[in-house]
Formats: sequence, C-alpha cells, structure tokens
Amino acid sequence: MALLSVQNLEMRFGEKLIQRDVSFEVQAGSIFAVMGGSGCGKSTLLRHLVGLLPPASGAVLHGGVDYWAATDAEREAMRLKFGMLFQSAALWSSMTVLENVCLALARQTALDEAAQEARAREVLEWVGMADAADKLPASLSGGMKKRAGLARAIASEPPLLFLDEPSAGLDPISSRRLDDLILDIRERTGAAVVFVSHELPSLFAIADDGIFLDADSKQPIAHGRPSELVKARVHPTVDAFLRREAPPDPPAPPAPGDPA
Ligand SMILES: Nc1ncnc2c1ncn2[C@@H]1O[C@H](COP(=O)(O)OP(=O)(O)OP(=O)(O)O)[C@@H](O)[C@H]1O
Repeated sequence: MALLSVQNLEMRFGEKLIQRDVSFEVQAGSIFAVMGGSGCGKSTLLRHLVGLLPPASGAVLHGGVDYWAATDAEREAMRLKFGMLFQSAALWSSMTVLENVCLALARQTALDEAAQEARAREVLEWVGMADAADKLPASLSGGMKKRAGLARAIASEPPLLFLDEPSAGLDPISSRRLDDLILDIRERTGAAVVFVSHELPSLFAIADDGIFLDADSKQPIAHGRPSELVKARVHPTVDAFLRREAPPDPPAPPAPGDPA
C-alpha cells in the first residue's frame, strides 16, 4: 500500500479554481517532487496533504486512511507519522534551536526531557548544526534556518517528510548540501519525501518521481521522474520549466480579416 495516496483532489479558494484532477501516490522511501510555475498551487497542495487546509473535493490517504474523513484521534495519529519543513522554516523565534527540536520531540514522542535533549543534539549534529544548538533563530543564516527546520521535522524519524522549497534562497553550495542531506535522511531512515522545488539541480539530483501542476489549464500535465520528463519532452510548458527556456507562446489571435 502507498504511504500517501492523493485521489482526484480539487483545490479552490471560494469560486477560484486552483487545480483539479490531482492524483498521485508516494511509496515508502521515494522522493517525490511537486513542480510547476509560480502560483500554480504547490504550497496549497502541501497544505491539503498535511492537514492544514481541507481540499474542495477528493481524498488524501495516509497509510490507506482518508485524512479528511478521519476522526480527530485518527488524524492525530496520522500527524505523528509525518514531518514538515515550511518555506520560512517556521522556527519558534523565542526558543533556541535546541529547544525548537526538543519541543517537537515532546509533542511527537514519549521521550523524557533528558532523552529529548540527547536525541535533539544527535539530530542537530547530523544536519551540521551542533554548534548552533543554543542560538536563537534570528541569529541564523537562511541555510542554517532550513537545516534547523529540517532537524525539527526529522527528529522523531517520521516515515514521511513534506518540504516546501527547502533550497529556495540558498546559494548553490548550501543548496547542494541540503540535497545531500535529504538523500542522507532517506538513506538512514528510509523516509519518503514530498518536496516543492523550483531548483533544477535539486529536481534532477534527488527526485525519483513527481507531478507538474499547470497554472493555465489548472491541472497536472506531467507525472514522472524530472530527468525522464525532460528527455521525453512531454509538454512544452514542462519542457520550458525543466530546460529554463522561455515558455511557449500562446496561440496568436486571428488577425483582422482572417477566416474564422
Ligand atoms: N488563502 C488564500 N486565499 C485565496 N487565494 C489564495 C490563498 N492562498 C493562495 N492563494 C492563491 O492560490 C494560488 C496558488 O497559490 P500557492 O501559494 O499554492 O502557489 P505556489 O505554486 O506554491 O506558488 P509559488 O511557487 O509562487 O510559491 C495563487 O493564485 C494564490 O494567489
């Protein structure tokens, strides 16, 4: 059974349709990319998947259980099985990096305080943030914030991680380090990862599978591994995105006097 199954999701804000017919599955241990141009609905899709916003229709199944049809107790149990890194890292600003990770562990595990701290230090070491454990988020660089957010998301070793633009705003070397870290997390914990990204090097380096949401037709127009999609030239918009080419021109309007 798929770890995550998304079935015929329709996403809208009021009357405004964002995407329809969104369906895909994520298997244990795979790295799945959510791609598409700005404003096509990638972050909104993640919010539907992690329980922050109900979709207009369709189903989101975590381990075979429909999240939006589940009881509060079932949802709580499902939430313990995934971690999330938000675009802004969303660290608690008045707490140190270590306290941020410990608080997540207090919420998600039955570890006592000493064990939480030991585990938090271990995870911070793993993401290269051991020296920043006692710092407040405001004093961290963008890349360090992302790594601290990642440490918080993976501390309880959830089988599924959602990462919203993990490498956005990072320089190419920090971005590459973060990609390596994501691969390392998958290797060590076997976690599946669903990530939103505009970064071509990341998409090609780490994604095994993915979906491309089209802002114009408001539906997915490609599904597969980014490196295969770019070879297969599946759709001009996907090609433009993955090759960083100018998007295709819209069809020219008929010139006055042209036959209809
Ligand atoms: N709370 C909201 N109310 C109304 N419209 C919204 C809301 N949040 C997002 N939108 C709209 O929904 C669409 C999708 O937004 P979303 O942030 O999911 O796109 P995205 O693909 O993640 O964009 P980007 O790549 O720029 O981050 C946009 O047109 C956005 O303006």
